[in-house]
Amino acid sequence: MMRRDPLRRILVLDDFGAAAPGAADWSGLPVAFLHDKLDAAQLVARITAEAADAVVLIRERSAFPADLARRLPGLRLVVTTGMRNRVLDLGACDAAGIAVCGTPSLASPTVELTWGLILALARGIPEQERRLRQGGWQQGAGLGLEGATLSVAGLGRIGAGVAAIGRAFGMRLLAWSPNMTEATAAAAGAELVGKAELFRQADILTLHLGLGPATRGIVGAAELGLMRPGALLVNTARGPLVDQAALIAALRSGQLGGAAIDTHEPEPLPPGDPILQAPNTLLTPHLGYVTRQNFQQYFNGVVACLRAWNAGAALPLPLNDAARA
Ligand SMILES: NC(=O)C1=CN([C@@H]2O[C@H](COP(=O)(O)OP(=O)(O)OC[C@H]3O[C@@H](n4cnc5c(N)ncnc54)[C@H](O)[C@@H]3O)[C@@H](O)[C@H]2O)C=CC1
Ligand SMILES: O=C(O)C(=O)[C@H](O)COP(=O)(O)O
Repeated sequence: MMRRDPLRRILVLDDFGAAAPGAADWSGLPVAFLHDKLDAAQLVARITAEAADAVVLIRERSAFPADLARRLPGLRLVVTTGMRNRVLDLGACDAAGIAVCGTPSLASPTVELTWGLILALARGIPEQERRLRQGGWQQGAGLGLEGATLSVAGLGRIGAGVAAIGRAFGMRLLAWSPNMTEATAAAAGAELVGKAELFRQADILTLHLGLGPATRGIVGAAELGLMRPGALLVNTARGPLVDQAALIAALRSGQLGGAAIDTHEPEPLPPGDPILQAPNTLLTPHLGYVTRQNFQQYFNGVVACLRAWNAGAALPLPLNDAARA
C-alpha cells in the first residue's frame, strides 16, 4: 500500500445538503462546502486557491472532465457518491495520479419512484387531478395492474426490485436483457423472452438496464412499433437507452399511451427540449435516487473513504487503478 499523507483540504462541490447538521460526521476532517454550482474555470480557481487535495462530487452535479484532472496537480483524491458517474473521467484521473473512490447507494429509492410513476401513469393520476381542479370529474378508465403484463428490461438491483412488486400486484412478468439468463429471470418470478416479445406483449415496459455501447438506443422506432397501441413506457434508468425522437413520435401517434421518464439526455433537461411538449408524459428530474436515506448512505460512504485515506487503509470502493494502489 502506498504511503499517504493525511488530506489537508477537502472541498465538497455543490454540496446538496452534505453540510446540513447531522448529514454526516465530518468531525476532524478539513472539509469546506461549496453551495453554488461552479463551472470548470471557477472550480480550478477555487480548488487551487484552497490548495485542496481532495474533492467530493455529489452524483453528477459537478462535472469532472479530463481537462480538470490535468489542471489540478495538487489534487490526490476524488470521492463521488454512488458507483457510476458519467461526468467524471476516470482514465484522466488515473493518468494524473488522482485516486477515485465511490460510495454505496440504495436501490430501493429508484424501485419506489418507478412504482410511483407506473401507478400515476396507469391510472392517469396527474390528468385526473388537473381535470378535477378545473371543475371537471372522472374521464376515461385507467389500466388496472392485476393480470396486466409488465415487461422488465434488465433484472439487476433495481429491475429485480421492481419485478418483486409487480408480482405482489398480480402482474404477469416478462423480462429480457442482452445478457439475461433463465435463472435470473426465474429468480425474479419472470419469464425470459426475446427482445421483440418483451416489447410486443407489454402493457407496461419498464427500463432498468445499465447504459453501455450495447444498450444505448436500445429502444428505437422499430421496438416502439412492436408495442400494443396504448402501451406505457417507463424509464428510470438512463435517457440514452431510448431514442428520444422515436419516443416523441410514438407518443404523438398514440402508438404509446404514455411515458414516464425520470432520466434524460442531457441533464438537466434544457428549457424547450422537445420532450416537454410531447403528449401523455410524466417527467421527473432524475429523482430516483433522491431520498434522505440515500443521501445519508452517500455521505457516510464519503466520510468512510476520507477516513480510510487518512488512516492509510485500503479505500473502501476504489473506482480506478490509482485508488487501488
Ligand atoms: N433514476 C435514478 O435515480 C437511478 C437510476 N439508476 C439507473 O438504473 C439502471 C439500473 O441500475 P441498477 O439496477 O442499480 O444496476 P445493475 O447493474 O444492478 O443492473 C443493470 C442491469 O442491466 C444489465 N445489462 C445488460 N446489458 C448491459 C449492458 N450492455 N450494459 C450495462 N448493463 C447491462 C446488467 O446485466 C444488469 O442486470 C442503471 O441504468 C442505473 O444507472 C440507478 C440508480 C438511480
Ligand atoms: O442514477 C444513478 O445511477 C444514481 O443516481 C445512483 O443512485 C447511483 O448509484 P450507483 O448505481 O452509481 O451506485
